[in-house]
Amino acid sequence: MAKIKICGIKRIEDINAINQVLPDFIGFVFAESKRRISLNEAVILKKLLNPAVKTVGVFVNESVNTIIELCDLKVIDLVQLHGDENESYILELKNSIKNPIIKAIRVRSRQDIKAAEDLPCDYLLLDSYKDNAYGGTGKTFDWSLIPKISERKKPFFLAGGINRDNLSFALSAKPYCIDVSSGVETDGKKDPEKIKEIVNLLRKQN
Ligand SMILES: O=C(O)c1ccccc1N[C@@H]1O[C@H](COP(=O)(O)O)[C@@H](O)[C@H]1O
Repeated sequence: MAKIKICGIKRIEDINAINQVLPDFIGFVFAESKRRISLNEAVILKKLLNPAVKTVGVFVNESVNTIIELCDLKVIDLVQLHGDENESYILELKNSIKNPIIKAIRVRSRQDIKAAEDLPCDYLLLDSYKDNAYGGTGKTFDWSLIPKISERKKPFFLAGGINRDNLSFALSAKPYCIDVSSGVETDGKKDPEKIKEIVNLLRKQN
């Protein structure tokens, strides 16, 4: 059964909506973004969150020491690297923390996925490519580029423009986890009804 992550959680209202439906993961964005939150905000939100929900810290080309600090403070359970982090960066981080590492790839070709499969991370995250944006674009990519289960070396999160209307198609790619951000927003803010709807839809279709 595919898991679900709701990314870009910023406000106490968002946490209240999350606690009602308990997705598997939520994402706190610590990168440059309209969804960025500070460490202090993340600490407050984490305290209010039902502990059944794991937190993922989303970073873009962040210093390894900052990520280690957030892991030590137990603000985040998993680390999502959404920038240009290379193999030696990931290895250095892996040797310093126990938290699982997700490496995001912005997919333009099958080769982009192949080239990432042997990176020393626990999961890949397949997202759309857009010039001048690392993530949170609300844009889908060509899901026919995703390798069949028998050809995969790692479980992957599927991201990029997923919403209630394309969820069923996204699930047919058999991801480990569906990752949603823009698709559960209205006027740039997380929408509690859309969060409830997509989590419930995923559970029905799985
Ligand atoms: O959400 C952001 O603003 C963001 C900024 C920088 C890097 C990653 C970001 N979010 C990640 O983008 C994908 C797809 O989001 P969407 O559903 O297309 O809006 C998701 O993995 C978020 O974690």
